Order: sequence, then structure tokens, then C-alpha cells
Amino acid sequence: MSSPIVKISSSTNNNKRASKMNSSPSIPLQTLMYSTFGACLLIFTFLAGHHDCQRSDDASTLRGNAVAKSLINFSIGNDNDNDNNNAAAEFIPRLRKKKGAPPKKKNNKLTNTEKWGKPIRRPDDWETWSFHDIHNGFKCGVHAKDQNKPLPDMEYWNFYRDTFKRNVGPSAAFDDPIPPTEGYTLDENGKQPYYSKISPGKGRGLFASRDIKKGEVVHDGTNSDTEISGKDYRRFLFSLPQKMACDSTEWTWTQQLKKGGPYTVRTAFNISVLMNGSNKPNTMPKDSYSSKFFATRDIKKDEEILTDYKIYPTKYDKVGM
Ligand SMILES: C[S@@+](CC[C@H](N)C(=O)[O-])C[C@H]1O[C@@H](n2cnc3c(N)ncnc32)[C@H](O)[C@@H]1O
Repeated sequence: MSSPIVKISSSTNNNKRASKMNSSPSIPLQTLMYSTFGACLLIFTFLAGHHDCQRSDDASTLRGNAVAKSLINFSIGNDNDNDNNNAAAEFIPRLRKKKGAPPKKKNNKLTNTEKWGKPIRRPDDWETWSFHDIHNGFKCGVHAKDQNKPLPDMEYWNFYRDTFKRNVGPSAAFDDPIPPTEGYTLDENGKQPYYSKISPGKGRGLFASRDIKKGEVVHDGTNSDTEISGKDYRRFLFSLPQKMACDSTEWTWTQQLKKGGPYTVRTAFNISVLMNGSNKPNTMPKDSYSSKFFATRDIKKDEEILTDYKIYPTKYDKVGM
């Protein structure tokens, strides 16, 4: 039998039993009620406060990820200012539920941030950045030398194309039934005669999928390439995660589409952009205004497709970049 004196016991049943039996408690019932109420109030206040703390921690993590820890020291942007924040926000890893808890990974898959770099926060003066400023500011020289860049997969192309659609507009080239990982529709026979693979010492490259005869069309970007203004291209770069933006700077060129015509930024959203350069090319367009490339000699199956980049003069200043 329990003692008639109420003990603050860990057992709830004991407490209940003791309260019922208690005729002259050493702690008055009123005091007990006040203490219980007070304790509840404290717990409630703590929980509410903790929730608020968690939210402000999250906010500073966001700011920290986007700015302080950014690979490039951009100034802090207004939280409401630019629409690239929407794109960038998708690359911020899910905020941790508990402080100090390791980020959760599904099936050990890399997060988008781990794959493509941290989101870029546009500085206030981003519209004045030249192509050169962007290339240097984003540390694209370092990225270009990285020999471990994987071949872009569908997830990559989908994000890359969607970011373009959101920030610049749809491109006719996106309608091609051939997936960008494989190329594009060259003609009635289907896709172009090359595939992508790592090219030792050059990063990713293109290789002949069959023997190609001298004079044959190897690549035709007339329909599969996209034309962009300098202003739109800058906006696109500032909407991408760092490594994707750097990839893009390597996959883009300037071109006049006719003699005396304006310069325009040209790029593509499929593997054709992975064509490496050489001063002994085997694939060239007939002139700098054309996007149709012919084999300059017989090319054996699995031989690398190489062009001479000098064919298209680099003139980003002529497109306002
Ligand atoms: C149009 S991209 C070609 C695709 C590129 N290799 C990639 O992995 O994204 C041009 C870049 O490829 C690399 N590249 C092209 N030709 C090269 C060569 N002959 N030797 C070394 N790197 C080359 C340079 O980094 C260059 O800026």
C-alpha cells in the first residue's frame, strides 16, 4: 500500500493513486496544479520559440549557402529581387530538420548541388558583366580543366533546357524527337553519325558512330542550334548553377549568319556541343556563316570528330557582352 504522502513519482499511475488517497498532502493540491500549469506553459513556450529559431536558422542557412559560402563572392541580393532565385533555390539541399544532423541522401545519389555546383546569386550589377567577367567570376577556367566531368545525362539536359525555357523562352530545337544525350535529327536517316564519350585530355568529346566518307555531312546545326541575344544569354548564365554555367560558356560561340550580318550568340542543347577542337580538324563547315559541317577526310568508326574553333570568330563584345 502506498504512503498517504504524495511523492513526485515517475509513475503516473502511482501519482493518480496517491492523489486519490491523499488526505493531507505535504504539497497542497493547488500548488501542484499551478506547478503543472507552469510546466506546461514553459514547455509550450520552449517549443514555439524553438520552432521560430529553427526558421531563422533555415533563413540564414539559405543566405549562407547562396552568398557567404558561394564559390564566387557575389554581393547579397535582395530576397525578392531576381527570378533566378527560383531556379537557384532548387539547388539548395533540403534544409536539415535538426541542427547538426547529416543531410539525408536518397540511395546515396549525389544532390544537384554536389553534381553541378552551388547556386549563383546575381550581384546587383549582373547586367553589366561581360562574357569575360562571367567566365572569370564563375571560375570557369578551373572547371574547364576538370577531366572528371561526366557526360551530361537526361536529368542534366532537362534541367538545362528548362532553365533556358524559364529565363529566355522555348527553343524550336527542344522539339526534336531524338533525346539530347544521343543528339538530334540530322536527316531522313535519323540522327547524326556520332556519339559522345570521354576523350582523354579533352574532357567529353564526339566520336564517329560509323565510317564516314570525305565530304559527307557530319553535323548540321542549322536547325538544332539555338540563336540567343547577348542579353538573354547573360540572363541564362546567371540562372544556372555554377558548373552548368561554366559548361555553357564552353558550349557557346558567336557567329554571323550572313556576310555583314549582326553577330549572335549560338549554342545547342544536345551533345553536338561536345565537339572538341584541333588544328588538324577532320570536320569543318564550308565557311564561317554556315552551321553545316562536312568530313574533310575519311573518318574511321570510333575516331574522334574534331573541328577548328577558329572558324567562328569570338566576338562577345559585338553581342553586348
Ligand atoms: C566545345 S567544348 C568541347 C566539349 C568539352 N570537352 C566538354 O567536356 O564540355 C570546348 C572545350 O573543350 C576542351 N577542349 C576542346 N578541344 C580540346 C583539345 N584539343 N585539348 C584539350 N581540351 C580541349 C576545352 O576545355 C574547350 O574549352
